[in-house]
Amino acid sequence: RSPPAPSLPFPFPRNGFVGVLYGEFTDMLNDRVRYSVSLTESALTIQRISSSPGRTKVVFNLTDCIGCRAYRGPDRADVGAYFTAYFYPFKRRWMSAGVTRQRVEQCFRVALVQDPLANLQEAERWAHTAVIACVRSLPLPEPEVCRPCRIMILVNPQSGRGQALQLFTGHIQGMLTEASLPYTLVITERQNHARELVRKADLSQWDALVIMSGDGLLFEVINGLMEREDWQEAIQTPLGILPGGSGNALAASIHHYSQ
Ligand SMILES: Nc1ncnc2c1ncn2[C@@H]1O[C@H](COP(=O)(O)OP(=O)(O)OP(=O)(O)O)[C@@H](O)[C@H]1O
Repeated sequence: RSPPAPSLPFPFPRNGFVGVLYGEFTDMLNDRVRYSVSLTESALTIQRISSSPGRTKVVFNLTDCIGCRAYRGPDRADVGAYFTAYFYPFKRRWMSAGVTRQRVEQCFRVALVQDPLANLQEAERWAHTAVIACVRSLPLPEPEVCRPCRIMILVNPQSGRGQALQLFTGHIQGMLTEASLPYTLVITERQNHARELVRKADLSQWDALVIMSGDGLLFEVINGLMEREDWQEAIQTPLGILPGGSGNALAASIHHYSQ
């Protein structure tokens, strides 16, 4: 089971005013380092407030942002609250010509007043506005309202060198939490487990099925969907594949053609 549902304003309108926010916050670890932060409908711009000249401005594209959150720190005596945004922009790999998405976490301490609740509300205002702006910045059809996607994730623990589950907990789980995406994890127990499950599943419960495996488990899921009486509708269910097998031929092909 996934972590508790996020405290974000779901469902929220995709249309309507999002606005622009501007604020001055401090570094989460060092109160003497201050930043001016601005949020528009397409970017989060962070500028270090400093008397010395230099390249201190960073612009993050909201299409690279997977989630935001607001929270109080662990120290109850601390009146400040925190606003964190998680980005995965393309960056050059170390000692390599290629680029890859790499995780960047931006965290700010919000301590505008001495009232912890007011600071938390301000941090939440930033997190909520940023999430709405992120969703609206994606090239997706415009539904009336948007809610978190409900995902079933099927992992074959035997895939590849038997490391698919470790890959899931080490790489994917954290990203799902950052993106506040509720999911149900199914660890397949045997051959045809996924096929039978998908054949009988109530698909209205799921917005997407994600398979973390090699090609074999995806093949099973597609067969399960095609064996249903409502196969014409069932096969429209969005499918995702995360490479967890040995060959991962399909995942590699999709990745190649999506570049
Ligand atoms: N718990 C399990 N134990 C044994 N076999 C399983 C289990 N769960 C699923 N399977 C079967 O394992 C088969 C192979 O899995 P999968 O394709 O994911 O990995 P792979 O063969 O290592 O990867 P690739 O296809 O990339 O070479 C699937 O067809 C599925 O039927």
